[in-house]
Amino acid sequence: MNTAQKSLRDKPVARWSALIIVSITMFCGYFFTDVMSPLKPLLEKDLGWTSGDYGWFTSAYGWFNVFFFMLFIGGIILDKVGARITGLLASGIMVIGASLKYYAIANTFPEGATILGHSKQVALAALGFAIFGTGVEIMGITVSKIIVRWFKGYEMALAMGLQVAVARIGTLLAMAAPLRIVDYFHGNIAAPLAFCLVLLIIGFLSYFVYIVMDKKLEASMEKVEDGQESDSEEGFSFKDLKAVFANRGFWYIAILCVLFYSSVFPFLKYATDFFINKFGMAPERAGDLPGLLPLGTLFLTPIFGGIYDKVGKGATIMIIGSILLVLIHGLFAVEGLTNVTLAVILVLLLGVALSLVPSAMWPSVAKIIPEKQLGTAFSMIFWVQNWGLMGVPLLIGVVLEKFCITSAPGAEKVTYNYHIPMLIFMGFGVLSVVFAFLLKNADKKKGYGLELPNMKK
Ligand SMILES: N[C@@H](Cc1c[nH]cn1)C(=O)NCC(=O)O
Repeated sequence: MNTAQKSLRDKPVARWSALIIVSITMFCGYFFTDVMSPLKPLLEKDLGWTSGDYGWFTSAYGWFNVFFFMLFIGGIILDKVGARITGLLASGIMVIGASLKYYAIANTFPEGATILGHSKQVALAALGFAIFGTGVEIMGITVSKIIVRWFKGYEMALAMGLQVAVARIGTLLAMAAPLRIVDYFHGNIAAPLAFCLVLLIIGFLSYFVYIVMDKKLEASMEKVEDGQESDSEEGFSFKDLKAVFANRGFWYIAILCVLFYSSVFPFLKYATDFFINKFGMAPERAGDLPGLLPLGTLFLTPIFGGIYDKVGKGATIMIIGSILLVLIHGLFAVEGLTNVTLAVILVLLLGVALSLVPSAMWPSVAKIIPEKQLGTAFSMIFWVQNWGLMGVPLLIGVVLEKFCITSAPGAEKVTYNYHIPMLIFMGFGVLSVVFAFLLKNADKKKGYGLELPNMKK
């Protein structure tokens, strides 16, 4: 290809710059997604929330995605109007939702004021989180499409892996920073939200830089001969939806996805409280432990992805990751095992599981589903996944409140026995193993090639 035919995406500096910008927006999104998790004990102590309130609020992340089909709608909008407007809309929605959540936590409301059976504060915070959840999930699909646009034919898998890694630094910070920020601001529980809101606004503004780059990319692509480099991906169609629904391998991988993530991300929502209650950790340090989980995945996800690329064994990798989940949550569930070193080892192993399964799962989707149906398939997998991200935190909150309180009624500090919630997480692990085996079996029958390397020799 001569210089005259090159488009902007052929320049490494340009495509990596685009990746950095959109990764910043996703980093801020992941940070805000989990920023309240280490604050659960404080929400109960200072604001009078119950575990049921917390579970209900946390489940709000998936409300609109699940019930209003926002992931499909976001996918259709993305295909119709493109990544520039969709990304701007999505990051704007993130800022609006986060602002409402901040307003709810930063203010006090008249006692007895309730909405849908929850205090006005909990209800408004939940509504804010539901709006935010719509924005961040649509942003996730948009960023995937942006990466394909800039990196197709180049380092696409690496770029996707690095984007997830940067986003997960956001999760890490969300575990480690909030209690320190609260301390720094003399016990102000809304301070971490304000900090994160500022980051989201920076993420929103930085997206304008991406828009400028995208316009330049488009102009440069128009100049390329024969329109070879134009975006030739197909949009959403109901025919594709039917074809994806009829694919048994799709259902196995979608169900594995919801089961697997149901025992990881919802666990993170309760992890700080769990380590305080079961392992007797000091509240101000308890968030550091779950912070180790995303830390390990930063390095391991690309390594396991590389192994899948070169050696194959994708279905086996998903089976191993799922078995690890069962062992980890099973050991967490054992009463009397309260050694902090053991907790550290188990969290690190959970990081290994969270690297193994996604590194094999996402590339495997592309082996099961034809390329023209991939966009539809991804938005449907995220939709199925959101049922778990919505339902499981709610389930755990209700179970904690109904069956697990160990403190005397009216005690200043409510304490919990996490045995049943950990058994529930283990149950999801067991079901993940079953579906990982079903997937491997289907692969043998249908020849998806999940056990084969991704790279051609
Ligand atoms: N759809 C996201 C969900 C999520 C929850 N918290 C952060 N992200 C997702 O599946 N991300 C993939 C991942 O492995 O991080």
